[in-house]
Amino acid sequence: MSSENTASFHHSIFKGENEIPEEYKVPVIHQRTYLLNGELVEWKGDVTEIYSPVCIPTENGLERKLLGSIPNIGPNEAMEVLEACVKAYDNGLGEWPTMSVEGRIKCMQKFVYLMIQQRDLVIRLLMWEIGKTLADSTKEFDRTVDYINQTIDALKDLDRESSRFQQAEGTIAQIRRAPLGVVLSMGPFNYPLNEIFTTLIPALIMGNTILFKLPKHGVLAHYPLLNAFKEAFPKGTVNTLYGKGSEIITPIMESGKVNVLAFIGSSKVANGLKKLHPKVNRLRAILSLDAKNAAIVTKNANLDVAVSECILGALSFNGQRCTALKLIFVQKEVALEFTEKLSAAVSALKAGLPWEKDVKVTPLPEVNKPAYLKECIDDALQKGAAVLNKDGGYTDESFVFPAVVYPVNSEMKLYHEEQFGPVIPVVPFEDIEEPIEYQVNASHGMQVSIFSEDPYEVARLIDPFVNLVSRVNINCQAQRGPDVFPFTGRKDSAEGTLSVFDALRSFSIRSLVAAKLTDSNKELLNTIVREHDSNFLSTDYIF
Ligand SMILES: O=C[C@H](O)COP(=O)(O)O
Repeated sequence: MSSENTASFHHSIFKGENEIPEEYKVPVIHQRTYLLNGELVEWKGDVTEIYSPVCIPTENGLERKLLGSIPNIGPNEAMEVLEACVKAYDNGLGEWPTMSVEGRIKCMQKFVYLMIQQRDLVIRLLMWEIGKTLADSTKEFDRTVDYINQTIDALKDLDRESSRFQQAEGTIAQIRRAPLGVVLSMGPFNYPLNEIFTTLIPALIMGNTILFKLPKHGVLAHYPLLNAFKEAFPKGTVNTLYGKGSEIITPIMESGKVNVLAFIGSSKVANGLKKLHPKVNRLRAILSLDAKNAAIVTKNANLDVAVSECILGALSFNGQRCTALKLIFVQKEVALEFTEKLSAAVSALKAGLPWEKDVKVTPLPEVNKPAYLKECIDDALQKGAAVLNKDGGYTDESFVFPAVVYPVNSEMKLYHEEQFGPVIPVVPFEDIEEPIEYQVNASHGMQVSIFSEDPYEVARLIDPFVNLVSRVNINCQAQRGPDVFPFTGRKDSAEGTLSVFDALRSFSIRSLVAAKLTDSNKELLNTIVREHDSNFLSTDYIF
């Protein structure tokens, strides 16, 4: 961090509202509507104020800037929202679950068209609400649009595949994909648009109806899209919830009317939600949860590659990613050289406001996060570690400059807890069995990154880790993308699998149409396939 902002990040960086370029300003949004049964219903009750992680220096110290407010709906209204979803699904007989694949795709295309009209405002709101840089906010929006378009193409393929007849033991069957019912979709603040849409969009396009609980940070970024949901889909298909999770989600889960829980967040919350359902065996859960992904830098690594990838992996969006690298093991022979290079590179990162050029370090939306990270760093310092980089761990109201902490060991919080923030704990190791042991004992198992130029060493490490996590990265950071690749995890890290293709399967059930293999049945089924409402069939799929 440059010397000018060591005294106080916000006091020196934030020069005043008048200094903010016009194109990055946002209006204050006092949202007073929620989407219920195809209508934007007026809310006159309690509201929750939404603040930015970007603080304004005032006479009383730093204050988070007020961005607007949202409805704080109560349990009764939440149950109305649930009932709208249940009614629109209508035991699978509603307009949406019975609509043709082609019809559902047309609605989704209309949604994408309307969504793109809001691109600029959504990107600006992401920067202000969650402190994501301009480059990353833009990427999040565009990646989400790409994801929806890829989902549409994948559904066409799936529809062709499900229309194909299979024969076995004198029986012919068409294995269709059918919806599951009411999906409760809840996601995190770090990708309020992208992560939520990676469950909501496939769930929706498969014919389910959606109950959509907006995250606390990133909620206003969805405001410009409410109308697109209203205009693009039949009434009751998508309904929104705003308010305190404990008050509104508890009765919804206890009603037993949610068929699928699509949740991205902590495993503790996910387990609590599942337990509320009276018939948990009837609940499908698609979950993406805890992860403390390790990097392993061996003595055979290219250290420059390892440093740049570890910085990307550990500090993109200030380390607030489930896929972030949250613990780095380095072999003792190269530990000094690696930590020196890492500290120098981290110290050179530019801190600033999200829209500023080349900025990589920005304020954090979670109010308690700076204090929590300080506590983790202090715990490590008391137990013998040091912060290696200049300004590492510097904190103000909503800002923490990244800290490289070394040497970390298993006695320290930073070894076990998912810090979800800009702190890089580095653990020296002698024997390669040590990082393997870490992963064996961990309660999670999402990703690992191995850094080594020795193919025999890499091959020896791939085998155990493939069985311990769900993705092994070689000489690169951990990440979810490309979105066509499966995204899942072991132990407390996930349940079910997401990806453009997998998500369509996760939010549907295979439902057979079967008949005896006779000439008359062949004729009958050929006619049905020809008359099938999908436009994506080709005659290859007919006998
Ligand atoms: O927070 C978890 C996200 O799915 C991470 O996605 P990403 O690896 O593309 O940043």
